[in-house]
Amino acid sequence: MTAPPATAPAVAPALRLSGVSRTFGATVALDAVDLEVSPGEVHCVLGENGAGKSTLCNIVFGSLRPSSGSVERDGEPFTPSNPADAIASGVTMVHQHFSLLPNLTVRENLLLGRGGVRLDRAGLARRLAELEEAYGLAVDPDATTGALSVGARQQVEIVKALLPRPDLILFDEPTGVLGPAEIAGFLSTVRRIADAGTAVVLITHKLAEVTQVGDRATVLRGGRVVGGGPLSELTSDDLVTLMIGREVGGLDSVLAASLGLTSPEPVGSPAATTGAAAEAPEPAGSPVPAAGPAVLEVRDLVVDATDGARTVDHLDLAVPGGSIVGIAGVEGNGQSELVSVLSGALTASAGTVTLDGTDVTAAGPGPRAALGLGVIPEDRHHDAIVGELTVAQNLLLGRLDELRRFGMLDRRAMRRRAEDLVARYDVRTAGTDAPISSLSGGNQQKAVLARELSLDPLRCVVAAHPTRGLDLGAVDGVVRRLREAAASGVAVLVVSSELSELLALCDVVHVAYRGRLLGPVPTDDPTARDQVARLMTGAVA
Ligand SMILES: Nc1ncnc2c1ncn2[C@@H]1O[C@H](COP(=O)(O)OP(=O)(O)OP(=O)(O)O)[C@@H](O)[C@H]1O
Repeated sequence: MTAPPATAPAVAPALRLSGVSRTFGATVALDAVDLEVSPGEVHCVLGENGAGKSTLCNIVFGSLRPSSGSVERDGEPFTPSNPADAIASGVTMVHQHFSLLPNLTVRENLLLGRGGVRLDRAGLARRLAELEEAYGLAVDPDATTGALSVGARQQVEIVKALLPRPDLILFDEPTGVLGPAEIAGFLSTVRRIADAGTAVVLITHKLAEVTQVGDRATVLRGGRVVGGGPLSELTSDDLVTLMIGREVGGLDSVLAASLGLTSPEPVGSPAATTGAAAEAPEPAGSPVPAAGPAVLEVRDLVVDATDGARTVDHLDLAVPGGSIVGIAGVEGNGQSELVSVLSGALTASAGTVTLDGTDVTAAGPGPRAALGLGVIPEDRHHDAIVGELTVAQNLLLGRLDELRRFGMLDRRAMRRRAEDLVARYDVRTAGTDAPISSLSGGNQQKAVLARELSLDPLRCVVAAHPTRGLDLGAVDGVVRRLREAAASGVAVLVVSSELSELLALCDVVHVAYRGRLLGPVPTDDPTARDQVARLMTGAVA
């Protein structure tokens, strides 16, 4: 599983797919796909939500079998019957969703390794030191995995995929959960992995990542290859046109930002997350935007983690009806905990949360939804859908009482309501009775958005990273709906690590810094980007 010698004659592709198709019932997920990836190449696979990207990776990783066609590795037929088989043959994968067990330590998770890896504690320590040296990937083996930030967990996933020294590694939307600084680090890791001779397949919706790190690209639409080639010969516009099937002129600024096509994000000071040196500064100015009365109000909120660390530190926030308020900041500055408290999933140590003047601090998610609070959590896969239930059940989760007649569930009304949401939010599914787990990752997210934004009444939306993992059309839909909600008087709070997106979407942007909110910065100020960037370092001049 090492790089071929430089003198080797024509090298067989590390991966070759010839005419690979895969159907699920009537759904054609992949349709006669041809694809080649060479050793040392970063091959980006692009396409809309549901285009077949994950299915392709799952076939190569042995989780799925092709319905027809063939897969070769190094010129030999490759038919892994399961992931352990694939790992033993030098193929590993970093999934769209975390595969680590949260209650175990990082070491336990890494030693669990499926197939291929057989390491004892000392061997693991040596290998971790090697990976840190080679790729700058540092993980704390004693940390409890569930207590790690999303970015740190992703780092462990990557380390886990590198442990068996693969010669082909598949990344299925690995940057969806990462902040800008972590994405930059990830891309340089990917380049180093490829430069060491490993073939890399990288799935991403972000064109900036493709142009930055990719050597070649293949674009899928509706399961078919619609184009691609060396990235030296393709522009971002070419790729967008291939992805959506028509030319697009003058992209909306939020769309451009979500594709990573605007100027680079300023990266906050690492000290902001490590809790080093200086005292946390006082929040600058009033945290209340000068708009209508607050629909959502947070006062003097404190959250202490179980290990005693103060993650939210006397935070105040007001979101007026009719406005879109953003929270930017380096991950780990309390924004995730704030969203969890607002959703009712996490109990605050002190402080109050009110919705239209009603104190909901002690209320669970159900009563909050009844008062009109829609929440799109950060980890939608774990916190917002129930994989065993159908699309309809997930779309109507918590609302089944409204659909009872004489105590019985009105199944016809349920189906009608679900079908209406599927159509309005463009959720691509074989039907509302299909298990939600059969939907592509992006379409599962669209279902969560559909449920939360269709609350009646809807008074406030709290959206954490609402465009993550979504394709161009879906981002457009989300942005439109958040704007429509605000225009109809709803208070919208958006937490995101995509500063360009926040600046384009929000009226004002706060910066989360050491458990507090700095700002707000009005986004119509021409220096807004610089002001936010400065606040991200904790400077409040
Ligand atoms: N286990 C399954 N059962 C039924 N249909 C499935 C299953 N897995 C995938 N599909 C369908 O196959 C198609 C391709 O899905 P896939 O997950 O490969 O898309 P994707 O390009 O990775 O999308 P995304 O960007 O949203 O992650 C979709 O229509 C999806 O609903």
